[in-house]
Amino acid sequence: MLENISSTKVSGGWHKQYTHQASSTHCAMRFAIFLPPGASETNKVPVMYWLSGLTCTDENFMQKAGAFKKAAELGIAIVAPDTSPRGENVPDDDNYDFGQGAGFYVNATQAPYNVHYNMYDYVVSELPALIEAHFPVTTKKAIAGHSMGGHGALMIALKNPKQFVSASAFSPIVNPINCPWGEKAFSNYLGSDKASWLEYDSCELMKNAVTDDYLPMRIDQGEADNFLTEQLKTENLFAVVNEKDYPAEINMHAGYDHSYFFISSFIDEHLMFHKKYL
Ligand SMILES: CC(=O)Oc1ccc2c(C)cc(=O)oc2c1
Repeated sequence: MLENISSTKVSGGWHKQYTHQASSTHCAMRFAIFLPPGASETNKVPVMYWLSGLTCTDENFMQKAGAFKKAAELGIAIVAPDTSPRGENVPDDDNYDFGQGAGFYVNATQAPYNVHYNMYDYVVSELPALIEAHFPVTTKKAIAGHSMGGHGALMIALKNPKQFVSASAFSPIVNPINCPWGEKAFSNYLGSDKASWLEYDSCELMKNAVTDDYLPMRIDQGEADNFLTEQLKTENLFAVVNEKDYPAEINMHAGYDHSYFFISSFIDEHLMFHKKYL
């Protein structure tokens, strides 16, 4: 059962927030949807799913990215889920890079996280089914995200290449099995057997991708991003893209950092990129 908690007109369309009881995460989940002008049961529109980064909710992208004007013009709906399960009964951590706000878009296998931290199933299956049942959207889907959400977007597209037409990311964590944020999250959510981490690592997934499953990707990365060297490791994905001749465009930008100032500078290009395939 969907509960509407806000409806705001913007760029001729509507920004709305909802909560619902999710079966994959066993808790109430909140998401936001932007419906462009003219979206209706007789004029269904495609969707770009947006996955946010550490500490974010459904609100950061919608309030800071400046995406509505272009999405309205192109006739694209945007769906932004929360970044983790939340609630008093949901295990948490004192640090910003783990627990609530840091679900890493995996299905946890380790107690106590395995009850609620099933963001992979939520984003891949439960949320799209809900969106397609309740809103005037087609089944055509693109996926995009930032940082931890960029990892989520690329990883989910690589694992589900027939479900998404295209994928894009700002400042993604491309090789979580080889960086401190990923190692902390994966060891707690997935356990100490590193073989189980491989299925959620974009570099590893791309290494094993077959050409029939290639899908168009765009990645934008700021060169003044403080997290680039230690956490994001864009060069590791660049090497796999070259080795596999994968259709991923990687754009490096002088002077830009990890913030939503960077995202808002290039979000129109990402929407236009996805529009070609939607
Ligand atoms: C709203 C905002 O600035 O979001 C934000 C800030 C920092 C980070 C970091 C450091 C990592 C990440 O995955 O997401 C993220 C999002």
